[in-house]
Amino acid sequence: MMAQNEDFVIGRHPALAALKSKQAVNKVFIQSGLKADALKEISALAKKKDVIVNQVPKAKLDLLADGQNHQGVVLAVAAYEYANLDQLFEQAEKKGEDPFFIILDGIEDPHNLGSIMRTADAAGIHGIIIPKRRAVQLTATVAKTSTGAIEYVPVCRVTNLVQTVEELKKRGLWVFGTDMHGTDFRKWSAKGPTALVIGNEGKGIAPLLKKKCDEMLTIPMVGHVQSLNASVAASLLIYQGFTSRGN
Ligand SMILES: C[S@@+](CC[C@H](N)C(=O)[O-])C[C@H]1O[C@@H](n2cnc3c(N)ncnc32)[C@H](O)[C@@H]1O
Repeated sequence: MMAQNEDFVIGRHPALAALKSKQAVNKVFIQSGLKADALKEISALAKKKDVIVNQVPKAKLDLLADGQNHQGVVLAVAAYEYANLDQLFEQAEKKGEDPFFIILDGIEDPHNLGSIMRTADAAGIHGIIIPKRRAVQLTATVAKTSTGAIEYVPVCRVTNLVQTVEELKKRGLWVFGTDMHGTDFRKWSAKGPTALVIGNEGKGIAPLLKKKCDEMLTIPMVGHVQSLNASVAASLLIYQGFTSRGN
């Protein structure tokens, strides 16, 4: 995976160049109400590449551009390249292991994603799957929090997590969800091809995705708070998986 230095591409020419290149673009922000051929071309290119285009007020662009002349457009670009699903499977194959993937259903905090990547690397997870929308992508803050793990844990981003889970199940994986009403995670064995789903910081796992899970797991809690931080829960669960695989 190749590191890039910036999180934002600012201005019309750089935006066009980035969209025409192989660079992974997370989102396009275009100033609402501004009409220009270059902006139309940027929008069309983005849509062709299945990149989300957001019309935003000028004030938002001013903020993103941090004083630079944005000419009505800023791209949020990935700090790192994304993998595809097959590359995640290859990662497991290379090690001669059954796949063990983490699916993140809408993690929004870059520190949580970075921290989950750090644990995932430590426990030999073969890849992380994130959705393209309503979730933090691979940004510089994620990279920093991952303390280098971003270089080693492939991240695949998909349009529809439910469909991806269906595909994973067809390819032989057992999919385990996590919430407050499941089996005690200490009884969980992650032997065999496995995917573990961690939910959004506020909403947890979306109901439709939950329905697709083969089993739900719970970390018992006896205190007063309702749940653990997503990355803390992920760490405990990943390590139960790690241990149950004979490590
Ligand atoms: C902050 S919690 C979300 C809480 C949300 N209100 C709910 O009811 O699911 C974020 C994610 O961390 C994981 N998590 C947190 N505490 C957990 C626990 N005690 N057992 C299992 N998973 C937990 C789950 O994946 C959850 O979706």
